[in-house]
Amino acid sequence: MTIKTPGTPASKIHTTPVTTPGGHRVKEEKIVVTVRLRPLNKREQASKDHVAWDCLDDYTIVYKPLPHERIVQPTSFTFDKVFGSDCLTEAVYDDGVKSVALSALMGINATIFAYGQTSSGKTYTMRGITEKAVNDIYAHMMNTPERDFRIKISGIEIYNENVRDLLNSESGCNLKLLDDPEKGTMIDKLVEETVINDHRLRHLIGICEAQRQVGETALNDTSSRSHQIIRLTIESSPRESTGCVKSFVASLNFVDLAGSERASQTNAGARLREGCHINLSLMTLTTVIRKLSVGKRSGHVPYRDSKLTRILQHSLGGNARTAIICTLSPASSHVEQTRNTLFFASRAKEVTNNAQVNMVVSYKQLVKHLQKEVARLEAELRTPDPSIDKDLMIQQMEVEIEELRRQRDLAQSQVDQLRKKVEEEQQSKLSELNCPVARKCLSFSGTASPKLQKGKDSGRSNRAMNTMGRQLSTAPFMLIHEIRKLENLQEQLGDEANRALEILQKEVACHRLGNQNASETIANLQKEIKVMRSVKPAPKEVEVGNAVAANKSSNLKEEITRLHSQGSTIADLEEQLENVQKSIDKLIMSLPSSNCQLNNGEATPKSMALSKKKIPPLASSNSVNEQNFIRSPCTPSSASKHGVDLDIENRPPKFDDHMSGETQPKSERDAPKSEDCGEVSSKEGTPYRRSSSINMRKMQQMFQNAAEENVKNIKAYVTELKERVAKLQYQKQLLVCQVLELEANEAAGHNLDDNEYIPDIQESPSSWKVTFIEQRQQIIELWDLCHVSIIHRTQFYLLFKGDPSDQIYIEVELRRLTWLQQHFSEIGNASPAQGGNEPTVSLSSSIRALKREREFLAKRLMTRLNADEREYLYMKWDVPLDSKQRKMQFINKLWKNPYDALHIHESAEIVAKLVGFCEGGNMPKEMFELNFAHPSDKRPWFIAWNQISDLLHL
Ligand SMILES: Nc1ncnc2c1ncn2[C@@H]1O[C@H](COP(=O)(O)OP(=O)(O)OP(=O)(O)O)[C@@H](O)[C@H]1O
Repeated sequence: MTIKTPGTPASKIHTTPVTTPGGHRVKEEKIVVTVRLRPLNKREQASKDHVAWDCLDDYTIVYKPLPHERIVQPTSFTFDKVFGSDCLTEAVYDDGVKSVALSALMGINATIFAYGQTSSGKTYTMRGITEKAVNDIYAHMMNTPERDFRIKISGIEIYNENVRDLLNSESGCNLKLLDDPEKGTMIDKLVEETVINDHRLRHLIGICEAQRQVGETALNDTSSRSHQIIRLTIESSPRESTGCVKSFVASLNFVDLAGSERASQTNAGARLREGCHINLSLMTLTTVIRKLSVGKRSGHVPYRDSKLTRILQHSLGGNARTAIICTLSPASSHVEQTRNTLFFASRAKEVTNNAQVNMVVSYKQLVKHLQKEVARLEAELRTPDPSIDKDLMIQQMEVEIEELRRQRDLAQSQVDQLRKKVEEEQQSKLSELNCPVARKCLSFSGTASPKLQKGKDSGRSNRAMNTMGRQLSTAPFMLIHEIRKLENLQEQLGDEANRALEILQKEVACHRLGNQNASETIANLQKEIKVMRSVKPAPKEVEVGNAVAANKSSNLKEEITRLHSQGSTIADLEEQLENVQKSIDKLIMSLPSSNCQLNNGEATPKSMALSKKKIPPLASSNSVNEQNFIRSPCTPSSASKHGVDLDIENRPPKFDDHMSGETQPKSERDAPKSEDCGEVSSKEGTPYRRSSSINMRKMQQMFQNAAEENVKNIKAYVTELKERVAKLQYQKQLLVCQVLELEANEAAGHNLDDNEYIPDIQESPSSWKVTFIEQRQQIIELWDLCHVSIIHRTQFYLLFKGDPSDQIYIEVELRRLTWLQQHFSEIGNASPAQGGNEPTVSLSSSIRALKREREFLAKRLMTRLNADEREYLYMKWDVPLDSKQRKMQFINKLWKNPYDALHIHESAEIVAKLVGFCEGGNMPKEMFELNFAHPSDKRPWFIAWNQISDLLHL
């Protein structure tokens, strides 16, 4: 990250890394400010004006006073770049704003402003800049065939504080501004047209310019009397084959402001009125810039005082890279205006933005990806393999069918028994409590839960069933396949972690760099890893698609029961990795700094013994994977070992106490002779000797550095493993959703065994919207009833806003909550039995978790909001400013009234800000599953999910 200091030459701007695709990082960066001086125009020449400003060098502009003129004002100004009157727009683009404009291609919002008095050349400059940026954008798209780009354009004009759509003159001339928690300020009914090529884009930009309000002023015959914003939204995603689900989305604004002249310089009448409005919004812009230039904590920033600053809020101190081109008239008659522009520019230099890569790795995309995978597998299943003997296959299938029949009959009789039992229980409970009995919705019986059964005829349930049917017509074998994939991943993680640990142990054991504690730590680590590896291996034959198809529904129960019998393996794995990481931290602490075993450069007996083993320094393994994170300072050849095949990788290390130099790989035998390691004798059977204490010291230092480095690398590696385990955990949850849906289908009597196809009844967009609003309200009410994490509520609320593809998530959330509510009413308010093996979730445990979460959020109030913001919120939410525990009082008011939409919306916005979903007011759609890690690491929602899946016997 580079923070540019005021006046950083623009040449340096290019060296700033534009973005880091693959990482969601916030970059602090000052606004890039450049200045452009135009030549004297005809009017100025005619009135014999003289040039009052001179460009001293590429970064400095100076005032040229008249002879005998007394100057009290500053005469010299420095900027990122200064362009003289002979500079072409091309240079202004290339050296001034290009890097900012092209950030949008990498998912970083970008804005380019032109600011200056009337007739100073704003429109002239912005036209050229926009044209060149469009050229570069399309060139980039052509040169990046591995990504799919989508460009949308909208044109906005702010004229007399009214917002108008330049691409849709019918939408009226005073569009409303709306606050969207995700995207910031939105313009109601603004047309956003997707462009198919650069010609179309240029055409639409032309329309915007033609639509703009232009009038004649005293200084400019065709003066732009409004602010114009041309906004390109650029989305890009990897093409199909990469299997990656990350997309970027960013907006690029080209802003041509109205002139910053004084009212007296414009004509009277309409022009004067325009001037007042223009000045009002530019004054707010100046105030915002002034406030931001003294630091973001300088109190309230009046973005909302004008439509211009409201619309461009992100570009001013928020999530965007911003460049301002200040255009100047060189004429002496405009010295005062020019100086004002330069003061504005100097202020703007001090404003810091926090641009970040807006990466979309969404739940939806992931699901789509999985669905595609399923479709592919399905297709594979349908295409018979000609190499398999058909008769043999038929025979096998007949045997399997017979077996399936047997299992079905057995299952049927169990189901009947179970149903009978449940009905009896229901009867007795009903008579006892006189209240509806909630059944766990994931028993494997054939009956629907009472609530579901009751609502079966209603429109909502039908829709839910249809949706589920659509999603799950292939569910059983798909689930088995997914379970297998999870298990394999889990096993792989265990293996890799184990290998990492082995190396770590060797490092310490071989070089005696660890002390007693370190070896104990290592021993513990290994124990933990062994536990991690004790995952029951998946029967390999299930990988074969046909067999899966044949066994599908009967085996699913077994699979799920087995998955359950592994219990919380993934959660365990995660916890184990947590322990491993803690141990490694401990180990790093225990790494010797001065207590190296080879004291004072003298070889101790231990070190001599070590040398006798002829183990090449720190090259403790010949594993390909291990070499990715283990570096040896003395074996330069290690890098070339990456080509070693996997066979070799899995072999145990060959060195032992009696290993002769002959049996060692040549590169390793030679390694100690390398210059860096000092001269060491390699006579066979003779311990290595130090030839000079200086060399030995050097070597010790090197060993120690490398060992530390290696341990740190392993730590990083374990961190990565943890991330992968988190993803695995997510996939398990996804599976839980799918099982829930499958259950619902079974309960509703959909016979998936017969591959019954449920017609794809697509709701019309408007009816889906109505359903969405209804269902979301139900969800909000259920959240409240079940005391669900407000962080989860916020995230869900902000992510799923009624897009047709949100349907499945809404259904699943509703179903999950319905179950939770039933479960709570079933177990009542009683605390779950402690000490038993059954993990349970109760109303009281949820309330406790929510309380903890509110306490956590109250603490966040101090770090996420400044004093002014807190005060503002306390006042707004009726929390006395001098009351005790006002933070907690305030937090306790959030998400309290499920029936008040505004309250819900504002609560979500505040929680989002506190947990950092919306830096700078913009919440990029991120991977939902990666976000539900609770910031305080308590993860109530996550835990609730685990508990639910455990309760459901998954
Ligand atoms: N760098 C330049 N080189 C040559 N001519 C220029 C330059 N900049 C501006 N001009 C000319 O000056 C005139 C005024 O420029 P322009 O309309 O871009 O000013 P403006 O700042 O947008 O004014 P307004 O705020 O009134 O819209 C135009 O005729 C334009 O061609």
